[in-house]
Amino acid sequence: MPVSHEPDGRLGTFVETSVAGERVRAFVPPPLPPVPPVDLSALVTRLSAAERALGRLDGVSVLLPNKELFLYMYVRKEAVLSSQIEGTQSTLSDLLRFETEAAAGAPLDDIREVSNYVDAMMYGLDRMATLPISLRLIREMHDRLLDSGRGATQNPGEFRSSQNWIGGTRPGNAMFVPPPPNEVMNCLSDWEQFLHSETRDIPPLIKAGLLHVQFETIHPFLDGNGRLGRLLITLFLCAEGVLRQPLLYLSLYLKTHRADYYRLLQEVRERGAWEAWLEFFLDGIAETANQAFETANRIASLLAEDRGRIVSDTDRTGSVLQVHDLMRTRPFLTAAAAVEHSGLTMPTVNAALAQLQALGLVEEITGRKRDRVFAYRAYLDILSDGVAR
Ligand SMILES: Nc1ncnc2c1ncn2[C@@H]1O[C@H](COP(=O)(O)OP(=O)(O)OP(=O)(O)O)[C@@H](O)[C@H]1O
Repeated sequence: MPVSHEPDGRLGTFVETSVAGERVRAFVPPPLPPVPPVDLSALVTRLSAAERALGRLDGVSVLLPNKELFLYMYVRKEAVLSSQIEGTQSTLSDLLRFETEAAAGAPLDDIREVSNYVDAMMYGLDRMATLPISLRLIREMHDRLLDSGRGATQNPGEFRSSQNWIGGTRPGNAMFVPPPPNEVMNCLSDWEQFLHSETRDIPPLIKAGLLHVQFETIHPFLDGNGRLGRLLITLFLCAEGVLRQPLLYLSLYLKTHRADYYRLLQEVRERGAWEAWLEFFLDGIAETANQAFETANRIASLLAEDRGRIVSDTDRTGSVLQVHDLMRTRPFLTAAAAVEHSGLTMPTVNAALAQLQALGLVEEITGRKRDRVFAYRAYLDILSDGVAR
């Protein structure tokens, strides 16, 4: 029988269960919203800072000359950062080179994992047009996330039917034991009900923070709970209309402050410290949105400046601009790919790449005579800010 942990209802209950031959106490969280409700008064200043930063970011995203481009790069950056939280080695450059089929150096499984994250995110964003965020959508996204690479054997797309644990070398010394399998669906139904409930008194940013901590506590999958949970934050903010474009790299903040991230999740369970978690979460949103705003501006200026130089300093400007445009979504480019995607001939592409090289805008990175790969370095540098290159 579940034992009540604390009388105030902000804390969950423990259930004795056995896993891998050991007795453990699995934790069942209280349904959301916590009772009594979170004290929002202490969060007002942080909440408005986060809202302001998001508003600014959303404003710039609307003004960006090429929103698709920014979205394309955003999703990739977030994918790399989120995957790096647990030590996946691949970098943004590895992913981009992998996608342009330009011989990547990192372990293939790692790149696949990041590439799956991109697929899951794009799938979720598209699917949201017809299917609201729901347990079904979450399973579909999970299926893509664990399609191959780390976790591919861990039941992609299926909620778990066995006990898992977090931290420690075995269940007996785990840092945290999530709900037993027979409680998972109950917890998830509560979670989904809260997700869809009209909660006018709970601002969407607070709701996103509550949903995230609760999702991680339920830990409904055998693997990929962190990545999927982080994906859902952005998706939820888009669904709520807080963001028009999913341009928030929250994983950078969570990666930089990983120890605090885990500790605060844990303290919600152990002490009902919901407010401390929400403070951390809101600070992360503000900081990340401010950074994304700066990045958007830096990218817009760089692209405009480089276009200006191409227009004033090159012959056959039209084809050089075309190749430059291509490099906005393919900062690693081969001549063959440029031909394929621009419709220009090979001699024209080679001439354009030579002019871009002469201007110092791109550099050839293989040193080879054939199958050369060109990198748009200044652009990659801005994109890679905060991500291992
Ligand atoms: N003490 C903790 N209590 C609750 N949740 C935690 C705790 N420590 C970590 N987590 C959450 O669990 C996630 C890890 O779970 P899991 O291994 O299933 O996810 P993953 O996506 O495969 O890995 P990762 O998030 O580390 O990349 C962390 O990212 C974090 O969100």
